[in-house]
Amino acid sequence: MMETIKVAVAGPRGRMGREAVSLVHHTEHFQLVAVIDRINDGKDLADVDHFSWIHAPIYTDIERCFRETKPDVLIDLTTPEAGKHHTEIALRYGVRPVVGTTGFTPDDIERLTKLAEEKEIGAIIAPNFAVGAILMMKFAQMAAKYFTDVEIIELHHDQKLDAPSGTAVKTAQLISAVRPSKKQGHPDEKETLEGARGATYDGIPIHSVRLPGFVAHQEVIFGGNGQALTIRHDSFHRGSFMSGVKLSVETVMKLRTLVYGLEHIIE
Ligand SMILES: NC(=O)C1=CN([C@@H]2O[C@H](COP(=O)(O)OP(=O)(O)OC[C@H]3O[C@@H](n4cnc5c(N)ncnc54)[C@H](OP(=O)(O)O)[C@@H]3O)[C@@H](O)[C@H]2O)C=CC1
Ligand SMILES: O=C(O)C1=N[C@H](C(=O)O)C[C@H](O)C1
Repeated sequence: MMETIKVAVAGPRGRMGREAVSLVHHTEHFQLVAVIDRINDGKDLADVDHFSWIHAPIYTDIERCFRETKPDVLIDLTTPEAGKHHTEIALRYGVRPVVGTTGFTPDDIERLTKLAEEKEIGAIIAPNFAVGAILMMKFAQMAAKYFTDVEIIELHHDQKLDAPSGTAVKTAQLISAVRPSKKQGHPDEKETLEGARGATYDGIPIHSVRLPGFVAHQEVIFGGNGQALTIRHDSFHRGSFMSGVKLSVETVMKLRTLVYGLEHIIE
């Protein structure tokens, strides 16, 4: 029999948080011990819309939550600011963070990695939990050894706060790890409308589309001599992320360092 893992979820009313609460509730060896929200302090989750059948205390003070409910794992699905704060507090309290929240900078990742190392505690920061997205990133890294010219187009719902997406940044990081740094396009190209060529990460253009009706999608387009290769992934609903969340909660219990990206876990 698997040992029970006590889980707290931050951001339970959000699009992802709702799915994560349901996942924890329905997983036999997970126990939802608390949720961390901006509102409803002291209430039971069952009193909040969408959750009439799931009981857990709601806390707005994360430190009080950790002291009183002692979770093994924190799943964070909030905002970049709240996510960074929650991750740091979790590490300080010996609670293993599983962070889906995006918008962390390389400096944030470095600082949190050091803190996890100092505390000898596992942590996972995963810009994308969908197995198909992890494969897309791995395939893109493979392709970058043969095609040095690449652009990334990420497409998301129009309520997304951060741009570019965490997945697009991670994809660019994986590509830039295997190809020489390069400025793409014509050396004299000029934007006649600012932003026309997108943002760039180590010379890789990233274009962010935000439209109602979309969930989470990305194309990595490589161009070569007389050919193109397009690698595309689509998340049509947020259930696509949940097997990665479950795997992360199980895996983080065995780690003693911070892992940034599920490509290190789904090998
Ligand atoms: N890694 C992955 O696979 C995925 C990652 N994401 C990322 O997850 C994050 C959440 O996305 P999504 O669910 O769509 O966003 P939502 O805006 O739907 O949800 C965010 C929730 O966090 C709450 N919140 C804000 N601040 C705090 C705080 N200090 N304490 C507790 N809760 C807080 C918000 O409450 P309120 O509305 O009242 O402000 C809201 O309910 C984003 O960073 C997104 O990029 C999304 C999908 C997949
Ligand atoms: O905000 C979202 O929705 C998503 N955010 C993550 C990101 O920024 O990459 C993961 C996924 O793309 C959905």
